[in-house]
Amino acid sequence: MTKRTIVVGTRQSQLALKQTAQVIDDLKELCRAHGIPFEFEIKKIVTKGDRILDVTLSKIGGKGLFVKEIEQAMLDGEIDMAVHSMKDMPSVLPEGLINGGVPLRKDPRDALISRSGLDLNELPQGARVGTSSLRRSSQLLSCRPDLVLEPVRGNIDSRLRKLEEEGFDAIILAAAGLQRMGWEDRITAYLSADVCLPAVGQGALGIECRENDAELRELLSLYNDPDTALTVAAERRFLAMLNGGCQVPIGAYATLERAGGQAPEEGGASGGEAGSAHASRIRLTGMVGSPDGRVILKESAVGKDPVALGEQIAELLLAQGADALLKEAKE
Ligand SMILES: NCc1[nH]cc(CCC(=O)O)c1CC(=O)O
Repeated sequence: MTKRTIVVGTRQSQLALKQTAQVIDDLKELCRAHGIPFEFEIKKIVTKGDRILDVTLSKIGGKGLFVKEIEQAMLDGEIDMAVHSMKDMPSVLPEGLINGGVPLRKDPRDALISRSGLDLNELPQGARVGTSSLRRSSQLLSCRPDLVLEPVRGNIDSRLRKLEEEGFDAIILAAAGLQRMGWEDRITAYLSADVCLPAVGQGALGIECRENDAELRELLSLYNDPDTALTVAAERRFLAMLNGGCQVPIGAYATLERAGGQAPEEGGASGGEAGSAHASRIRLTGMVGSPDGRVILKESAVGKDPVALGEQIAELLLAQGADALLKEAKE
């Protein structure tokens, strides 16, 4: 490979900067180990989503607002790659860009940050909980219908501030974001996937680059974690099947189940398939709910092909009434 400076575009939020710095550290390490002569440089980009955080994002174009400017800069050659939270990555990338690698997933769970250190089931009757996520409020209301859910926007640092300033009893944030910031000591309880199924891709990162950047893609493929890529692919196929761009509580979480508990290498490797995914089956759980938490549809199944499995769970839920929930949300 040629000596080259890889320009990494990033949003200016503390979490984006932290994630980008961590990925660059990992990539530098890989470059050293494989004798790849790349250097890295960070370029900060202000996105529309960062400028108008106080507006309901769904009304003005959704999560895509955080990535559009970054993608344009990549297409224009101003930057070479960008690190995204998988859960903020659109299901269809613009022509010419691809997800070049998905590093090892971190904690996928949601976390409760309560002012008094109480767990979810200990919060007082009618406690005020801050979250703008329909998925979180639907599932919380399903087990605690008395809670009062109120929107709280902004980056995780400003949401933590609002816990005090706006007098919430608790807020909910992704554990991964807090852990990446080194703020896991703020977490008072972890919500298991049974209580609150995570957002599609939560805890995972994706690295966007130009499709024709063969050198960089070679490095990113070394960084890719095949197990994470496989499970996240199942979750994302599920979401793509259900998501007509509408606002509905949707969650999904996939894990790998090792066949017979064997180490992947012992699973009768025929040399065809990549990595440890060979002997594994994927378990995918998906949910669709009503915003008030009165309806929670949930299905789980096991399969080998992430795309087929994502479609299977989506179809099971659609047959149970998810189509009506999706339609209501559009009206
Ligand atoms: N919705 C914003 C967002 N996008 C990614 C994370 C961090 C967690 C992750 O990387 O999955 C967060 C914060 C949160 O939901 O608490």
